[in-house]
Amino acid sequence: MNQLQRILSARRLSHPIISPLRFLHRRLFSISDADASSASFSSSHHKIQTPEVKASNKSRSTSSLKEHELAKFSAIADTWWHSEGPFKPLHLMNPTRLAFIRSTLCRHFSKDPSSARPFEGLRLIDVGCGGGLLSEPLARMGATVTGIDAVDKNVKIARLHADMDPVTSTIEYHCTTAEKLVDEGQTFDAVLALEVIEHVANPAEFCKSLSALTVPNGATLLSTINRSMRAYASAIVAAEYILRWLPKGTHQWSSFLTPEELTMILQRASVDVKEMAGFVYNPITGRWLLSDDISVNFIAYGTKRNDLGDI
Ligand SMILES: C[S@@+](CC[C@H](N)C(=O)[O-])C[C@H]1O[C@@H](n2cnc3c(N)ncnc32)[C@H](O)[C@@H]1O
Ligand SMILES: [Mg+2]
Repeated sequence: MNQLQRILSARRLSHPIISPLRFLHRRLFSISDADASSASFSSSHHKIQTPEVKASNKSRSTSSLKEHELAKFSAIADTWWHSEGPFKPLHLMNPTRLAFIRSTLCRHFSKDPSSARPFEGLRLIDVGCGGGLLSEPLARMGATVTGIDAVDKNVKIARLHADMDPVTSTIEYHCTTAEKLVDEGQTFDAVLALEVIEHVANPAEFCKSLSALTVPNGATLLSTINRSMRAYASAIVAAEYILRWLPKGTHQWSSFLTPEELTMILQRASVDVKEMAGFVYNPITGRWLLSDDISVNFIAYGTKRNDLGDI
């Protein structure tokens, strides 16, 4: 077991605040650990179904898959493009996260951020693309986009939606995993995995796959939720139980990573984090803003080291 694995497993087993929080959470909402899994991931509108997961053969390439996490997304796959549905937070967050992606990728690849299609000539992959909320604007900004997701239903919805516009119909969607594409030897100028790492089986292995998909000196971007008390209060208690933005059980607090942990696992995967920003919700305007506050939602941009560079 390496140092990082020791730190991460120690955190999971004995973090000083997780046990009392779990206890309080269970008492307040009368749920069990099993309830937090796919078995209870349903609302009055959404029935759980076994997801059709193509990439589910038993090989090295299944390492990032958590079946009960995929079942959650499969259950609500037909709502990806409902701007008032369970993916409303992602719809609202999209302009904010795209602003960060535009500015970091333009700087990284020396592109003009004021151009209408600044990503012309770049090959990007959107890992865990869902219904394509991010893939589509990336294609509109001129990128050659591949979107992959482990849930077949998501990919089908993404395909149908993208085909409604000739610009986005160029997106290649596949039901597969990052690990499988690594096995196939595929690489991209930039690799993006937004709001995915908190749903995978092994974040460190997942980051290694993202890194392997990134060309040397390419860019890697990830967004997720911080394992902070504020995130517990806002991203879980408020978003799932009070405001009901997300179905109950969408997120497990213990699966969140702190910015320091994400930086460390990326660094170990040959990706140096160069910049981070927070996404902060303004309840008065109903908008998300880019911020230095990374205590809840945050995004990280890193560059893939060219480890062979010195040879
Ligand atoms: C919260 S959604 C984010 C969707 C999209 N990235 C966005 O931000 O709009 C997480 C997505 O990751 C997918 N997913 C979860 N684990 C995955 C894995 N190991 N490999 C590929 N996709 C995965 C889910 O099916 C789901 O569509
Ligand atoms: Mg999430």
